Amino acid sequence: MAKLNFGGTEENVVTREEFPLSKAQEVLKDEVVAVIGYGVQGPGQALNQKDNGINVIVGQRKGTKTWDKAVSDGFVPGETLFEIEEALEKGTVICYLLSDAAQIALWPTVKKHLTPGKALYFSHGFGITFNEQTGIVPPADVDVFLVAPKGSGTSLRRMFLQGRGLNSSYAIFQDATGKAFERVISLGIAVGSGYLFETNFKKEVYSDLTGERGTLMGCIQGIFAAQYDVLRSKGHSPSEAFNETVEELTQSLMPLVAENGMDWMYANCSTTAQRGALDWWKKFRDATKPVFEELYESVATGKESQRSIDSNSQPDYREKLDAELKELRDSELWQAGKTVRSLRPENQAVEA
Ligand SMILES: NC(=O)C1=CN([C@@H]2O[C@H](COP(=O)(O)OP(=O)(O)OC[C@H]3O[C@@H](n4cnc5c(N)ncnc54)[C@H](O)[C@@H]3O)[C@@H](O)[C@H]2O)C=CC1
Ligand SMILES: CC(=O)[C@](C)(O)C(=O)O
Ligand SMILES: [Mg+2]
Ligand SMILES: [Mg+2]
Repeated sequence: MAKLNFGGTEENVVTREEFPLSKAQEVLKDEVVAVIGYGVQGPGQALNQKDNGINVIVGQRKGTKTWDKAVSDGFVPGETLFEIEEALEKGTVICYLLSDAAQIALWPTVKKHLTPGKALYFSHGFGITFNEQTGIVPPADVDVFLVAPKGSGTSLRRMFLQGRGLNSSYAIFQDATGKAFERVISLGIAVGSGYLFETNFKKEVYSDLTGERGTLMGCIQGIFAAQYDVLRSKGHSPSEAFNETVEELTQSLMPLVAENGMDWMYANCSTTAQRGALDWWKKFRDATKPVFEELYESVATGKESQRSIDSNSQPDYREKLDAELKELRDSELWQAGKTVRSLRPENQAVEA
């Protein structure tokens, strides 16, 4: 394991160089990896493992759309695709990739099949950390660990196909076999991680819930909406407001941040922009920090996990989420965005 300096703090990371795929294949050669659930992470992780030569099967409910998706992705019913319970029985590593809320309902069934020496794998610290809410308490004689890809399962698969790798965190909650470390790292490499950094279940879930509610998803939509509304209220057109709020960010500036950091992006903008951004960023930090404090508190007290469980355990949770997503999609901001996207040269029909 390499120790790397992250801005002055040393942390453990495992890279593909020190733990190559061939080593992961060797460690996992006698394992049957059962991916339970085929939503967003399920396909990404199962397909990457399959392409990496791991013995992977999928457990999914027959007669669902996702069963059909697994078939069209190349999983063969009766060979590599099974009803959930059959997959649980066959698997020596159980990748528990149902939605966090659904994991609660299926837990008694999963537990039944966790015979000594098997491994229970999560991609989130949710179920274990909030076990008073989820009831997920694994038996003592199985390994329990997580590999949490830091991004959508869709990106995990796309980046794998491009020969790249999304980074993941990993954590060991329980090492019953003495082999939890080599098992979890092998799985992390096999699912297509670019590299793995160490955490624990609690830190993974606290940071993940904060990040997705915060800058990654909740906050970013909030600040987009705020700036867009102000520009519109001052008489700017939708296309101007959208371009100046979203399009320029995703198309031009964020790729520069991704490539080489914030100062590099700033340095590639005008000195006028640099002067203004350097003057204003601290004001935005100070304005939002109390909201982030409130958010972290809401995560740490279990309020966020309880809300997620309560709402996503309703029979019509999908329809309700879809209705709220539709509201976003139908907003002027994102409707303007749709037209802006259609105008990107790469989205224009190629002229004869
Ligand atoms: N969506 C993502 O890209 C990421 C997800 N994660 C974590 O990975 C895990 C899986 O998440 P997703 O892939 O988003 O899940 P998901 O919401 O896509 O659901 C996964 C599967 O659960 C099935 N399912 C739902 N309710 C069920 C029930 N009552 N009985 C049986 N099956 C049921 C669905 O049919 C689907 O196949 C979670 O722990 C999540 O926090 C971690 C990183 C990113
Ligand atoms: C994509 C990811 O890592 C998230 C945002 O945490 C999630 O989907 O739960
Ligand atoms: Mg995440
Ligand atoms: Mg998450």
